[in-house]
Amino acid sequence: MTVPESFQAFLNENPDAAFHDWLRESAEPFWTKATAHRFTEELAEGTLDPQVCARYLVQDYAFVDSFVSLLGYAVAYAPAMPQKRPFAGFLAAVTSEENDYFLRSFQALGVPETQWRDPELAPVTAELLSVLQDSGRSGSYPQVLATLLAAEWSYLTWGLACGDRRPQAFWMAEWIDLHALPEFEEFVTWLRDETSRVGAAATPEVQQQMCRTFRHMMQLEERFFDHAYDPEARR
Ligand SMILES: Cc1ncc(CO)c(N)n1
Repeated sequence: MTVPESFQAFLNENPDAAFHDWLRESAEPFWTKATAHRFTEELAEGTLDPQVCARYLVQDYAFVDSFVSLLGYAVAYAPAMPQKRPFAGFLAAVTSEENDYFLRSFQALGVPETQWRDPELAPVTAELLSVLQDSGRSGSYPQVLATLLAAEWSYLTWGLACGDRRPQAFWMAEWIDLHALPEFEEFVTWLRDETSRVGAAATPEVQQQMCRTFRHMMQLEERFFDHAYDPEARR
């Protein structure tokens, strides 16, 4: 089954669909591979190798740094206060609770400060950072939405798939919590609606660009999890 290349054609086939349905379906097989990855399954089961987790968190701390800047751009580009507010609220959570989680985890996992402060970036991390930076600097609210939605909706999806499984170790349990808490779900649901509102009203060219970015992000999300297991892999 192929997904129509334009949102209009997708709507003709699926009259009740939202814009975000088109984004997600167009991002297969990467969407499914990134939201049902071995990494998140081992996280839920508590069988994740601490070294794999440490490698992942070091790269992800670099991701989160650029991600926070992208949220700053979202605050700037959002048309008015009703949109700026949810972005600002989420920005506050990432720079406080989530940042604390990273620092405590680095300590518990024995990651030296030099490593998390100035990490050697994996190729996939470097690519992710450049997508985030390009989106931020694009001046385009739709483009920022597509990038943020790929990152957050995919994380919510695996977070919810963990159900009530929470391993003993806090560096696993709290990483699940951060992506499954009701506040996070509420933010992502809002972000999805906002992206669909803006996307549905955009020109076909902007819709295509959003779709390409969302798919590229999902491709990188899968590779990002892969990297934690096989740091030498180049693709
Ligand atoms: C790579 C990646 N994507 C998405 C998220 C969720 O913010 C994250 N922490 N890391």
